[in-house]
Amino acid sequence: MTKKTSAPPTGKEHLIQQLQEGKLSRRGFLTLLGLTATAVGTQTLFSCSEPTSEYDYIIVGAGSAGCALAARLLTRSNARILLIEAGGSNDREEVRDFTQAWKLTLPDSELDWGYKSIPQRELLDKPQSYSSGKVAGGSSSINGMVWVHGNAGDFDGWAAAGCTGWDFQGVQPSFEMVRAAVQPTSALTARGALSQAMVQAFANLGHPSNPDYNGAQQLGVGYTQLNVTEDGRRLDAFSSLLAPSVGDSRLSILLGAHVKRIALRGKKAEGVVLDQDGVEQTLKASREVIVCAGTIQTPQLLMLSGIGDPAELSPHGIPVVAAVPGVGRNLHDHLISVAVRKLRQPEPAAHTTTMDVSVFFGAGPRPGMPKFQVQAYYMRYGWASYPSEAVALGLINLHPTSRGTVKLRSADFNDAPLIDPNFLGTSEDMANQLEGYKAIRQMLGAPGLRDWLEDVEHTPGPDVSTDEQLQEALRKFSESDYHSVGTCRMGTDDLAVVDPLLRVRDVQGLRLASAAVMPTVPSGNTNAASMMVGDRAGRLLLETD
Ligand SMILES: Cc1cc2nc3c(=O)[nH]c(=O)nc-3n(C[C@H](O)[C@H](O)[C@H](O)COP(=O)(O)OP(=O)(O)OC[C@H]3O[C@@H](n4cnc5c(N)ncnc54)[C@H](O)[C@@H]3O)c2cc1C
Repeated sequence: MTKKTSAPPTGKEHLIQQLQEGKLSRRGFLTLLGLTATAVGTQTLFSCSEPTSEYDYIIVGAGSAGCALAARLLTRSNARILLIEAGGSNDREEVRDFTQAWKLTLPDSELDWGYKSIPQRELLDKPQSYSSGKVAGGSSSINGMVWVHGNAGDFDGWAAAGCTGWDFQGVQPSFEMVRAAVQPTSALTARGALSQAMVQAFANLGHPSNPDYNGAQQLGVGYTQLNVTEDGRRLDAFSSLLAPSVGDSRLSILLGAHVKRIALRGKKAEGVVLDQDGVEQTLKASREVIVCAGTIQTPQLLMLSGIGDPAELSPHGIPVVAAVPGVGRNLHDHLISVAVRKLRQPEPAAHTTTMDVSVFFGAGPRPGMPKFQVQAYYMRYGWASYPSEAVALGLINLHPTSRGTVKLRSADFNDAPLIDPNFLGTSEDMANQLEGYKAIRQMLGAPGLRDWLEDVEHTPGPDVSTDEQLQEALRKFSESDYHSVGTCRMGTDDLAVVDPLLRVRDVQGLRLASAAVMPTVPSGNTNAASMMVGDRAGRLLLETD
């Protein structure tokens, strides 16, 4: 153990601080330390939470996938599981109350890693916010709670590209499991008069009415499903999947612990090296280490451990353990482009920023697959340069062809990596974004919304009409929709990082499970699919348990 100086309050200290400030209940405190209520007694608690033993499985990252993986393992395995999370408790009102979700990605939020991309050439050289949850539940604890599975064709496409077992039929049991846990509902979004007017107005424009875009058909217009209870409480991955396992002696949960690198003996993963409260420790896993650290940190952690493209590792003085050139490549994301009209009268609804209405339209790459998604919502509060008391429509080109990278900035685990999503990097992506953007401007002007919305468009504005002007508007009013995937993609070719069993190439005892392994981004928001990946990873591990 190496004691460092001036460490910020993380881990236990952070939890104690939260407990003392009343931000965390005593039960939440116990829960997050993985202890049973019978272990009450401050000293006991602290010594019990010391990670001194060896585990069978170590899971890095208690996010969407990590929680689903742990929950799946607990259904059938007697193995001792350690779940390690860099962030703290999710037992906080701003996480639980869905109307407060917009606060969670504010610049100073301690629940967000607060990443930024490098300046994006096609977006007026602006860096993009790259929010990512740093808290139990991961990004599912700070996200917009829109629940979309994606399209059967997405997963059939993965299987056709060599990811055997990941076809739609193969992933269905995992989707069913996570859906049962979060019980997505459109009860809240269908409640408002404005939502009802939008659904009707878009249906009148020719979009077929679709009560369940996660059902047999994805195309059409309907109320957005949210992973929120009917009284407005967030059901993130940690709360929905792991809360029932609190006190289970097979599961230990370590918060505030940042994994610095995988502990490797030759090409075999033996555990992890972590930093908690400025103390470095090595924890052993007798069976496997599974990295569930998300799209940005998974490749960073692999590279810091000597697994990656030698050309990326050498400049940072990192010895190459396994040459896996695909690590950090294939970053892609959904870009969302926004058009806004102000409301004539404020809407007296109780909700805030969560999407009310979803429209899937256009012809995607396979039959029945949409090309575009529209997220339509009432904005009570302004956001960036957009006004309050307005309706915003966000256009997503669901199948971008641009690909970017995650690279190391330095060999220091505390340094954020260099994130380059390369938005609008292909002319095809710009052409598609333009086509979809024209469509949402028409939707904003739908006759059925005239009583609700001002005649004059606020964003991009009535003076924007030519394709050239629209392209300029797109550069200005587009941003990441936080659906990044693919930086350690699954496959069988030379640039694949994991095989279809999620095993890292050329390394033993190491698997990955998060949005990072997705070969392509699904047709929609990515939380449900990330949880599906975690559950499926658990099933694959149980087959060899
Ligand atoms: C602001 C925002 C809004 C979004 N809105 C929606 C939405 O409305 N609907 C939707 O479906 N999707 C949405 N998404 C996307 C969705 O939430 C993510 O795709 C999904 O949660 C990713 O899951 P994951 O398991 O890959 O990663 P995460 O859930 O991010 O989990 C990774 C976890 O690993 C931890 N970690 C990382 N590195 C380390 C380390 N070295 N040591 C220890 N722990 C580590 C992180 O702290 C985190 O808890 C949104 C995302 C964001 C950020």
